[in-house]
Amino acid sequence: MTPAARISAAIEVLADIEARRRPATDALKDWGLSHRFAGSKDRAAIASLVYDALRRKASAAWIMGETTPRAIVLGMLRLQRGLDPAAVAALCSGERFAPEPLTADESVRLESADLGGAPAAVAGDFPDWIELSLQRVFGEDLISEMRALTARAPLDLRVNTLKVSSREEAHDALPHLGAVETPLSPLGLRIAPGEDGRGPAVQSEPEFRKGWIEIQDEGSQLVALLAGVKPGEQVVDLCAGGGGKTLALAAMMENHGQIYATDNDARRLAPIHDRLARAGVRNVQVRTPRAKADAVTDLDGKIDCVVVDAPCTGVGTWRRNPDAKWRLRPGSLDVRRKEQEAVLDRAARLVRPGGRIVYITCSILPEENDDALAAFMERHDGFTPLPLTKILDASRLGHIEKAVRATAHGLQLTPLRTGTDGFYAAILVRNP
Ligand SMILES: C[S@@+](CC[C@H](N)C(=O)[O-])C[C@H]1O[C@@H](n2cnc3c(N)ncnc32)[C@H](O)[C@@H]1O
Repeated sequence: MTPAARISAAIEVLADIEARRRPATDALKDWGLSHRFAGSKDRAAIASLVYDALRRKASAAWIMGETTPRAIVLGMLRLQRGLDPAAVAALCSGERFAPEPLTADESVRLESADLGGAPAAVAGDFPDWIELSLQRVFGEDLISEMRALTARAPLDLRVNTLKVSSREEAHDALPHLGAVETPLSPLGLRIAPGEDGRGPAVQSEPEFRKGWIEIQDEGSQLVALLAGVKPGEQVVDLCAGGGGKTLALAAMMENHGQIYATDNDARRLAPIHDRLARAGVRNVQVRTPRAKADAVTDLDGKIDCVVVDAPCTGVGTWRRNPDAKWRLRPGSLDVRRKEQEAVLDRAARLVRPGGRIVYITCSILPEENDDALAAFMERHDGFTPLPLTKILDASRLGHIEKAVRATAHGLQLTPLRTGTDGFYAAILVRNP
């Protein structure tokens, strides 16, 4: 397919997403099935155009003065891909499979690409109902922070120190990936996003299959390190899901002590078994819930560190999942907040006096972060947030202090400040 034909296809897919209010993945899959002549490179390029259009949906529509799929794609080519108006015009030749030629108004609008006077939610490309919440966290950095969340994310890897002695060893074994060391996590390697949005097939690498590396955003690596777990400790990973954090915690504990990994959704927990085996982890007991029964009641009051990687809206991962931002609704935030309350209350019963709860989300919304902890401390006496410097000292991450955003009870990582997904972490110590 020609580049122009791919743009026509992206406009078509975007129209389908809008008309049928369906996830981008479904619309892209259907498009592929009904256009079997398109090769994998074409499909990847079209997906990349669609996701870039979703990243800049509000600002692209604003500069073009219209909300049609065509306007959004044209505006995106200008704002996100940096094409000048002549380059966009060349793609829109109106020839076979190419989009119709630009109108005079479209040419003028692409020329000025003017976001002056745009509301914050347009300039920063986010749903307007979360503006006040974001304003509370970011203040005058609101638009720059949110714009950083519209960029494409790199592919980050965590080097598994249970299998390799150093990050260098893994790096040197995989020179063809072109990875560089991540600046903040001592365990991270980073592969820049590809032109067409596709990364290398890391999971096919022999080193991946041997457990030397895991795919994990640098922010996720950092919040796991912030938990500060040590060999010999008793740890519960209460929302273990597929085990991303569990694997990182086990490596920090050098396979000594015990991690109990559980989740209230047995299906989400299922892949953890293969991942633990591949990573050479020996100190994790997986507690799969039976018929919704709590699988860790015997551990109440005994645990040094309860890790709560809480269910959340995932707003901090919009770089990877731009489709999600336009589907976020107040109702889903309310549901997540109730779940957060439930997991925090459960964690409170597990932790021993003097132990700690590590609370993590991949969100930047204060309702799910500081507010959730403030409400928890209202409900439970005897928990104190650990000051930022102590959190960082305990995890030997003092070097990230200037980069992170300190919040009332914890810290916030963001694409703008730390070059990572938007993670929040805080530690509540149970008074002895
Ligand atoms: C952010 S995801 C966990 C990701 C995982 N820790 C990782 O690093 O791969 C949140 C998880 O919380 C689980 N969850 C939601 N409510 C829960 C509850 N009340 N108790 C335990 N887990 C819960 C969800 O099933 C989901 O797997």
